Amino acid sequence: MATVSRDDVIATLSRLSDPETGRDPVALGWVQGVAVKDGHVTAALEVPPERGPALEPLRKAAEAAVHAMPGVLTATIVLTAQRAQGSQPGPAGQPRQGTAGRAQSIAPPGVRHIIAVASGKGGVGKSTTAANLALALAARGQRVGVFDADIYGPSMPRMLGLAGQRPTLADDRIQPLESMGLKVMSIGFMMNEEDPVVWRGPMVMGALEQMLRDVDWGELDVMVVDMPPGTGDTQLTMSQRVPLAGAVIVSTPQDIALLDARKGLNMFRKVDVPVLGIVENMSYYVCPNCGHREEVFAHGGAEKTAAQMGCPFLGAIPLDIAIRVNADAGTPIVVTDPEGAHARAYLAIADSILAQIDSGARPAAPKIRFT
Ligand SMILES: Nc1ncnc2c1ncn2[C@@H]1O[C@H](COP(=O)(O)OP(=O)(O)OP(=O)(O)O)[C@@H](O)[C@H]1O
Repeated sequence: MATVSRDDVIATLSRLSDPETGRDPVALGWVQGVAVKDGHVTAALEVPPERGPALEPLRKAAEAAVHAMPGVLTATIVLTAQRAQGSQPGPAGQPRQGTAGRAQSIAPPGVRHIIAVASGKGGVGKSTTAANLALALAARGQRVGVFDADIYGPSMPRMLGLAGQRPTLADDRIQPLESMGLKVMSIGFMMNEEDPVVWRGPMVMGALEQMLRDVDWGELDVMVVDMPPGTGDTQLTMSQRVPLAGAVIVSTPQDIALLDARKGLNMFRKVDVPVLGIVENMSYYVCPNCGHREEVFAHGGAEKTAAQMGCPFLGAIPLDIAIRVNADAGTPIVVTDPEGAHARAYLAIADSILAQIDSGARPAAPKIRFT
């Protein structure tokens, strides 16, 4: 099979032209972050913000041209807007503002509350918590969407039983996949789970924007966002460009994980995103044979941290093989054992979150006047 290089991709892109100026996107300095890995090509077109929507045909043409190159298996090209320097966070619940004017929200219009599920470090069970929490919210009668923003390690396709599926287009809009009553979108639907992808800042913003704005999410009460671990470009984009109702921080009880959780929590506070609380995952272990409870990692650290940081403690989820097996098999425990103790723990977390977001500010109801 032919191998493709970065230079080949740039040469292909240079044969396209901007419909307004007739100049090619490479000469215009728009082509950024070209990455080629085992035949998978990703790149960003960093275009002037006011021309963004009008340049969608150019993005599509670029993607088609790269995809047609010998040796290219997949091509993902995203449009990103050049940002003004010195963007400042705005007040909670509002899209943050930039010096060049109001930063445009990239939130889907029909979604009432968007909640980020985040963790300071990887592997603490953030995605497992996000999947079970989404299902618990749905069990409470909410219309729920799951947006997998973990572009570095998307696990929602697997955890929600949708691995290997691809979204379809209807009326030129991407349709989210559906599983267990949830609407689901993930970058994982566009690539193989094992494929490493190198994301540069502008590409992250473009990909998030497309998955939020170009997807037909419809009307939702709550969107649960599975964030990548840590405090990077995704967290920044999501907190500055999406009016988040709040963030849920997942941590294991060990000191080192809690230290990272504090960092994550402080990041959200700095950008005025309310922290809805901390979940302690893998909190303790109950022997399935004798029922003996073992505090494997000095359980209780997250509750203490929550108290110190002045935010709610949402609950403790034990380390249990049934949680792992069901999450990894695409049938989270809230669905497989809805009456069990684990499902009840996730439902209690969902209730606490609903109580917080429902008491939050809502758009004022229209005044009815009788004349
Ligand atoms: N409470 C639990 N009991 C047992 N296993 C769990 C529990 N929570 C998560 N796991 C398992 O731990 C592994 C990591 O979980 P998960 O993928 O949710 O973590 P993550 O924090 O989202 O990781 P990443 O940062 O890689 O996205 C998975 O195999 C999952 O099934």
